[in-house]
Amino acid sequence: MPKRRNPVEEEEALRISNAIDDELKREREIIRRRRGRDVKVMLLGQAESGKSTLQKQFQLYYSSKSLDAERPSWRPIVYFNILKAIRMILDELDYQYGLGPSGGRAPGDHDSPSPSPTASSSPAAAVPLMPSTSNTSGSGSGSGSASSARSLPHPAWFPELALLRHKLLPLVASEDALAAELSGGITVSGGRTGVYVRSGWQALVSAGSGQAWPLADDYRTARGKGGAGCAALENIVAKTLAAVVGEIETLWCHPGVQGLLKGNKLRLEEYAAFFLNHIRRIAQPDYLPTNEDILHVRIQTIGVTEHQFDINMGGTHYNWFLYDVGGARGQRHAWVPYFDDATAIIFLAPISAFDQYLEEDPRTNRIDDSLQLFTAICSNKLLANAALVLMLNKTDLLREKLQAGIKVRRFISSYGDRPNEYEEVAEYFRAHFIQVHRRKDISHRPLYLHFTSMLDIKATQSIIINVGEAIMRSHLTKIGLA
Ligand SMILES: Nc1nc2c(ncn2[C@@H]2O[C@H](COP(=O)(O)OP(=O)(O)OP(=O)(O)O)[C@@H](O)[C@H]2O)c(=O)[nH]1
Ligand SMILES: [Mg+2]
Repeated sequence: MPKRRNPVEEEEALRISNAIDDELKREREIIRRRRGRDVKVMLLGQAESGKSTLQKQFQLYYSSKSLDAERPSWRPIVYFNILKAIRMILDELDYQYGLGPSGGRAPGDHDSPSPSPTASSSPAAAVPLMPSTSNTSGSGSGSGSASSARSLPHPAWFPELALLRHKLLPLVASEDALAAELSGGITVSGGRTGVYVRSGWQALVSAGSGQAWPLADDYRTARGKGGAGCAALENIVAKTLAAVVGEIETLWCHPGVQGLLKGNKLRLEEYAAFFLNHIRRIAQPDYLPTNEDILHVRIQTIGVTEHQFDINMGGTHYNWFLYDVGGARGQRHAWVPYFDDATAIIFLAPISAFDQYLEEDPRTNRIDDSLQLFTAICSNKLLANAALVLMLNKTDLLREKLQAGIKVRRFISSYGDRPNEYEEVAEYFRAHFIQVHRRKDISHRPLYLHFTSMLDIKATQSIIINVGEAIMRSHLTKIGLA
């Protein structure tokens, strides 16, 4: 027979049991709050949509000291971007004016089947956008594009440009070596020289850069030494750049080059004009990249890179994990393992890209690809609980293209006869994305939408604050702490 407790013992047992319950509740609450402190945000979107640029803006706002520490490691990347731009100009001059060693073609003779080295591929006809918001369909044969302009070479240009080419070749010769050092031996199939980064690339690039740089006589000795090799190459490139800065300026301002640019025969990457306009500052021996330089740099992300920030909101500290992913088609499979515990998705769509096609699939219009990708994100079950932010990016470039007379309907037939003005075009693209969200969003969550120009520091920082608050509100509501 179990011994019966007297009333005093009963009371004591009840008191202990209640205390244990209270303690368990308190611990559960602490765990819930601790879990609530981790905020995981994924930056998604096609290649070159501006994901890494947004990550840098976050870093600038929430962790500017870490950006300061990284500043020297951005220098060789700036150099690499400049070398690539100059090489692209020289390649196009070879093609257009026959400056190459073989003599090339006669100036203006474009009958050869070989494509221009810098021209982007364009499809035979304009495409309608998915999903179409209207039945209006344009002819796809828009006129007035900048590409109709012609550059007529002056005879004096040939010796001038040939001499510039000759002087700049030693600088351009280091492009491949620099790309290999910066990428740490990673090569990605398809496309010419590129720089690709994984998590922690800064350490690779800056190893040894705090020491006196070893000076090498040529690139061969500088290569293959890890961070020290990179620093040696960087040193050589810096000196060569300083020696030919006048030639670079002359080349960049030359009417032969500017004419090709205006006629859309020479298509450079988006950062090129910025760096070439600032070449004298960048060629200084004590050059250190500014925030603006770092935001303009183009460096392709491979896989997924994690960035952590401590963000104080309303007196509470949150650990923000920002996942910056590679956006090219071959990279997208790597996103999925991060989906199921994502707090929020920030999706970037560059709306200036209406006249561009995917590098990995030259038949696919970039806006169309963004819409397809956004559809997949909205309808993905693993992401059903994540807050959704959409940034329609590169609005500055969109304005520039429209002002230069590039017609949207020439590339997107469903644009029809609408005015080729910024307000109308931006609204047209916004309506398409909103329609995807309305039709495909699996959890009918709110969509936080912003038009962005990611190189504008002041405007982007106020958007970051705004987006951060929206994400936190949604997060705290979901975990029951709002
Ligand atoms: N003019 C302009 N350029 C931008 C804007 N946003 C990004 N860029 C530039 O576009 C280029 C590509 O940007 P990234 O941030 O590297 O693109 P990404 O989405 O990270 O690309 P992947 O890593 O290949 O997926 C860089 O040279 C940026 O400086 C913008 O709003 N306006
Ligand atoms: Mg990137």
